[in-house]
Amino acid sequence: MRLASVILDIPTQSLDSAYTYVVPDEFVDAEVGCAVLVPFGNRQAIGYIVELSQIDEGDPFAFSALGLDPSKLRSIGRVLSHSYFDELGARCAQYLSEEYIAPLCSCIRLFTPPGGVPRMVHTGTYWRLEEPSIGPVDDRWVRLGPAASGFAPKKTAVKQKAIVDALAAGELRVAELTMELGSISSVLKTLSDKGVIEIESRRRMRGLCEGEAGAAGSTSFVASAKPELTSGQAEALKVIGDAQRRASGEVVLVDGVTGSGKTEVYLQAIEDALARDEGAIVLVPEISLTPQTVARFRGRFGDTVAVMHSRMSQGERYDQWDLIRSGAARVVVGARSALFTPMPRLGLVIIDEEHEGSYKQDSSPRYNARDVAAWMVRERGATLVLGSATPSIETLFNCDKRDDWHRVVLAERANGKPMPEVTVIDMAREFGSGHRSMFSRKLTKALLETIEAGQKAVLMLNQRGFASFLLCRECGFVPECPSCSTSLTYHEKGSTLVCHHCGHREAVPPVCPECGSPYLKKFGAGTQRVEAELAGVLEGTGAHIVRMDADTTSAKGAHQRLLEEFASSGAAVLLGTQMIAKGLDFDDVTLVGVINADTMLKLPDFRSAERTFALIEQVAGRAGRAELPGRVMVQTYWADSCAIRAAATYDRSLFLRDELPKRRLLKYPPYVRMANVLVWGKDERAVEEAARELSREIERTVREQAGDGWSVLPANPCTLTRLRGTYRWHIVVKAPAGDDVSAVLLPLFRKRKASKTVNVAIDVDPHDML
Ligand SMILES: Nc1ncnc2c1ncn2[C@@H]1O[C@H](COP(=O)(O)OP(=O)(O)OP(=O)(O)O)[C@@H](O)[C@H]1O
Ligand SMILES: [Zn+2]
Ligand SMILES: [Zn+2]
Repeated sequence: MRLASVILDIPTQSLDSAYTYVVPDEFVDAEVGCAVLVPFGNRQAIGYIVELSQIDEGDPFAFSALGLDPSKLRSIGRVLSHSYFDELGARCAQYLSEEYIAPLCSCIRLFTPPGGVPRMVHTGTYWRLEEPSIGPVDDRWVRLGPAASGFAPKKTAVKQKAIVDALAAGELRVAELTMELGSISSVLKTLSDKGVIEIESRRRMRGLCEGEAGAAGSTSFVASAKPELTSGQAEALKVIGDAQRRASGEVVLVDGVTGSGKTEVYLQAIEDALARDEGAIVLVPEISLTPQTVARFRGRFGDTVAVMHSRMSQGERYDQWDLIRSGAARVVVGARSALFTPMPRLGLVIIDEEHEGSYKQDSSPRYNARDVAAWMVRERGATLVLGSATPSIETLFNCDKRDDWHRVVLAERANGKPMPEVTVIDMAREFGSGHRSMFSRKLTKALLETIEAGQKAVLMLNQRGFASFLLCRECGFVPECPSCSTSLTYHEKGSTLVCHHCGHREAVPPVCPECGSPYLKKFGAGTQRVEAELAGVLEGTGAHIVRMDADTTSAKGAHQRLLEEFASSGAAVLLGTQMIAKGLDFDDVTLVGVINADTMLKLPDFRSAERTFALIEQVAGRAGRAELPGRVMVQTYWADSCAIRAAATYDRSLFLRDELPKRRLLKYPPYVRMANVLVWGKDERAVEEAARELSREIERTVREQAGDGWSVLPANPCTLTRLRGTYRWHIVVKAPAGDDVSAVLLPLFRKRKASKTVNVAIDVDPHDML
């Protein structure tokens, strides 16, 4: 008798283990990864098979050995789909659920086709099975048949003649003909019965943008030539090739400055994988998944490239998913979730800009694609390539400490051009000398020179709008927590400063405690205000300003359009938030300005300095990529801060020498692992009480279950205390770097009863602590 372990598609933590069902003999097509309909209690539920086993019915102990009571075993009612994932996919879902303490069914869903799965829907009185609304779509195509040559339509048969004439030039879709000629179904039938035409149904790949159409879609790509590799690139390929041959799940970091040709390394590594009949998954940050990026991959691999990102419709994503599963697409270029597509014989995973926060999902399951990819390649004997000009400290740390992580350095740009020179502008000094504009004199001068020369400038406004802090405009002082070394958040209400890590509170000082200046101001300006001031600075120059922020890029395709607008205008300034730091590759950008390098630096988050360093390096990398030399200007109130000095001199080791001892001392990653437990709800009191209670529970569990070196910080309000009408508290847990955080905390969260008023979520290895 066949038994199946089934994970139910019901999001309750108490249902977080697999249930065993009998697979009736007639269900020969039941496989791991299939959706099935099963009886559950007094209803029907959908589940996914994660394991199949045989049991010998003749053996009286067989069932009890598995802890099963044969009289209570129920059978699968129906197999609803083909297999969506293999055994390893099933294991990966299990791993995700344990590692990130997330409901199993939410992890399983990562592996199912976008929109293409059956669901149970409650009608109000009973549960009804809904088959997928998204699935493959066919187009009907018509072409001339064998009887076409001798065919002469009657004079009155106008439509018959029109159809035959139209097809003389080649086959057409029925939909196109119908658009031209109106209703033609009966005419088509007549013609096809006579053998004058032939009709065929063919799978249609739903509309991606021009140049983005998938495998079997359009073939409008330009083949790109392979350049001669730089020595760094060749070395990187060799290290990747060696890892691929060993097939033991190793990781290679391509640590290459901006413009060093990392993408070319990826392309050639993929080529090697394809030659061995292995598939490749390439993850890029959502924001850099532009038609240009896709075109670079299509240019080399043509139709075998599938694309996956969240701006595509479900139908489009379904089609791409299906192409991958069928083996027609052997390369996927996609955002985070593309990691879970069913690529047969996966040999290579590439994660570009591996330091990017967007690889961490901010809803359950809160996985980090980089860490999951490392797990996945180990299990599959594949290779993971990470690329960045500013690798995360965790990744650098792993390369340093582990034998199966390798690092290859590309120290120079592929075209041999120097990195642009970076000038740091001390805004406190500017202010002190009476210049009150948010554009320093140097930056203003450089902007005007750039425009006059008919070239382009990129200005970045560092913006994390919500968290505000106090800043002394004369000396740059920002009040910090005495015990956490993160900046204190300013609360208008009560005029207080609060540490959102430990709860430390103090009153807003009347004057700057450092220099006595009364100019202690709340910090932060929006892009619109900067745009207005910029327009004043550029008045009369005729320079075109393109603003790119969350507001101007919300519409579909807006991001792309704005970039094209910038590219096509001559002298122009692109003003934008962090989103412009990545992937821009315009030859005539000769000036990059960072208007405020600081907002990020002073966020109450231990990664602030790391992010600031990375952001300046990345944005500096946008200048002088081609013939014209570039320059970079960084405005800051903390010209002395290590992150900024190090970024300005492209000196990562200087930054790390300053940052790592702090991380070690204050117990932050990579020296410890963290978990952030979020508690939120509409009722402020209930949230606070629940958070305090939970923190006691966690403390007890940690004391009883965990080894040495764990700590649980007291429950505290989050930096974003109120979000969308809810109150938010959190509890920070720290554990020694090698410890299994989830193993200790998992049981506690699994047995927690859901509450109507207060929500609880846990974020293991959090990226954002706000
Ligand atoms: N070996 C090579 N010889 C000449 N040009 C090259 C070579 N490799 C790459 N290039 C070119 O150098 C430019 C930068 O390459 P690429 O975009 O791959 O760099 P990158 O390291 O990914 O940069 P970034 O981190 O800034 O995105 C591209 O125009 C690319 O075509
Ligand atoms: Zn001051
Ligand atoms: Zn503190």
